[in-house]
Amino acid sequence: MCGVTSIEEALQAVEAGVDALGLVFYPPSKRFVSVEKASEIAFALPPFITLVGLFVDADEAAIQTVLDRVPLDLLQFHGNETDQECERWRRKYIKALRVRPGTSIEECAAAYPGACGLLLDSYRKGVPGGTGEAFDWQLIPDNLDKPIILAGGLNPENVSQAIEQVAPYAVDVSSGVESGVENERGKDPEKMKAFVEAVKQ
Ligand SMILES: O=C(O)c1ccccc1N[C@@H]1O[C@H](COP(=O)(O)O)[C@@H](O)[C@H]1O
Repeated sequence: MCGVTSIEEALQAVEAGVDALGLVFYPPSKRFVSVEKASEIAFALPPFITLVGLFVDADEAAIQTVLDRVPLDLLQFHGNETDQECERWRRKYIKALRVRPGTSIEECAAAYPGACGLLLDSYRKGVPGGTGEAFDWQLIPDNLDKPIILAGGLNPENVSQAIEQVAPYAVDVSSGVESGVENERGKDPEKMKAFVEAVKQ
């Protein structure tokens, strides 16, 4: 579950049964967390919850500051970073590939030999992610040699069908477990529970 912005949301997600939590270090996102807030959230978590840090074409100094202060288990690169740029941190990383008709997922995947998994998300021009939009899952080839994390527009209603159709290693959600309007939008405990239940079923 990606984009928690407070200890309260993080613990509600843990209570719902997530395996991993994502912190967004992309300043334009409404889910952006400061290094201080991220550190507070990280140290409030119980053991065995994988903590993921999401970056979008971040500069090296910004990534280094986060790594110095926040105990991340996994890095998620969601921009145009190269494999070399993702690998330089000597941490396990997953690479987001944004899919649209005509995308060769195999070719994009081949450019990231160092990734421990590939996160497949929807493409929307000018927006790197967190769009709440699904893509055509039929575009996903069944011969990819890395674990696939399916993302993009998942919610408690469609995630069962997504799992049945794609059989991914994991699913990732942000918008689909939120409620509220504009500035007051945030993670909804009931939607988080419904999502995890649907996944487990
Ligand atoms: O969540 C964000 O704000 C975000 C910002 C920039 C890049 C990625 C972001 N989130 C990731 O986007 C996908 C899909 O999210 P959604 O469920 O469709 O809202 C997911 O991997 C998030 O981790």
